[in-house]
Amino acid sequence: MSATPQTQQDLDRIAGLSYLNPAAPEPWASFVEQIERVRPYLGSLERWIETLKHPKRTLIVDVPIERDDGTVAHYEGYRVQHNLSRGPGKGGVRFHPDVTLNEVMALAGWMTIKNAAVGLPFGGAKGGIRVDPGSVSKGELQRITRRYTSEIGIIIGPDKDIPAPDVGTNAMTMAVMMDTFSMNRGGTATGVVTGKPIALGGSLGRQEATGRGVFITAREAGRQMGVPIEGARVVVQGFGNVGGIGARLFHAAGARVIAVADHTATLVNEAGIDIPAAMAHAAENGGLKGFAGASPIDIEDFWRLECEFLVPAALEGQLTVERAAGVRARIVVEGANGPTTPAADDVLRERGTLVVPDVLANAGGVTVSYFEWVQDFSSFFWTEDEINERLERIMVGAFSAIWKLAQEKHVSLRTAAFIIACQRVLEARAERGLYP
Ligand SMILES: NC(=O)C1=CN([C@@H]2O[C@H](COP(=O)(O)OP(=O)(O)OC[C@H]3O[C@@H](n4cnc5c(N)ncnc54)[C@H](O)[C@@H]3O)[C@@H](O)[C@H]2O)C=CC1
Ligand SMILES: O=C(O)CCC(=O)C(=O)O
Repeated sequence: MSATPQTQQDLDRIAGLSYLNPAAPEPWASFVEQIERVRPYLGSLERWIETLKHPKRTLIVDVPIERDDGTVAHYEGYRVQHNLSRGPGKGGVRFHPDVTLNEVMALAGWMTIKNAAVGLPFGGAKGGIRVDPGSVSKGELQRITRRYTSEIGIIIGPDKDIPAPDVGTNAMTMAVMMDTFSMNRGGTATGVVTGKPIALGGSLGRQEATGRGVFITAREAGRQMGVPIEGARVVVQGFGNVGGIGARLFHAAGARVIAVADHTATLVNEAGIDIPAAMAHAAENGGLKGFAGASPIDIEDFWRLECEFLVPAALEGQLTVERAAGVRARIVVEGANGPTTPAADDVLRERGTLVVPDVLANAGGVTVSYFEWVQDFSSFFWTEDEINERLERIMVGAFSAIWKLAQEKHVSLRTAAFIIACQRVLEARAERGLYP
């Protein structure tokens, strides 16, 4: 039997071993720092702030599959339910070779804040598998997805935790997850995941929703700053679901997308890139590499391009202090989760660059996921116009509340969004009380 820790030294040693170690690496450390920044604004709710630094439930699963060549491979998977105070967990599933528990914890935390900031009745969750989906066959990927779903099946469900697509996953992944969960349960459960194909209870507008939300919040920020979309120069990092569709909407609204980047290429064309052509090229070739309508540019020069809107829509930690110091954008609109470190946030603020934070800018996806979940429960489906109108209303309303608070308190939009969200989450937490 192990002894009860007695000394500060014991306690420090144990804290150092914990996955909540305050010296934990990025991006969880960034999330914790963002939470700390709202402490002075929480009043009596401050008593509960530690809740947000302790994910409620953290599941690590082994995902073994038989590969096509008959060998057995093991992948590490995660599902983290960061907070469930306001409703079931909600958040995507990432398939990427760099996925770690630390990353999934941070992504789950940002989901808690995002869902509360825009007023959705969900807690925050996220999942992932450390796998490069491009390195396995279609059959292997399906076996990985099925085994992962079965392993996390003990904690997900339409009223418990509802996954959705994120980096490296899509509607097909969700179809396989829905089918596996339903088979294990012995009854079709469309509401267990969102972002599904339409034929399986998916929602019109979900695929476009995150990019659409990025565009709406950029437009609103532009209105406040006197920067119209029409004629604006736009730079977009990440050319997948969020960056690609976001770029297309900017392009369609008369903006000039002058640079785009993905994991295969970083390209510039000051005259404006033909975004539909670039998207067609990326779809056909697995990336932007080889697209003839723009020229390669060094990634560090990419961040320094003069523009009105800079949209990081790839991965976390891209806008570092060093890069932020060279940014020449009027407005940064975070399509990705966690693209700007807290220290880089400060640099951008000092330089007068407005940052529309991820927990607001990319909330369009989870908002339409909420619509999908509601439609699945009622088995009554809405038109695309109804969905886009409701999305517009929620995004504009959330932007305006966050903008107003930021002006009142003289804080960044990120801190204002976190204040609103933390108040909602911690008020729910306090109302629920402690058990026993
Ligand atoms: N799909 C969704 O509905 C939502 C996604 N997000 C966030 O948006 C970001 C992008 O997600 P998706 O577009 O869904 O993923 P995706 O898998 O569709 O696309 C990811 C894109 O990022 C690019 N990329 C990856 N590593 C890169 C690197 N080192 N440098 C430049 N580009 C790189 C890829 O080439 C690809 O174009 C992630 O941070 C995700 O968490 C946020 C809200 C919702
Ligand atoms: O649609 C959802 O449920 C979650 C999307 C997501 O993972 C995100 O907003 O980061």
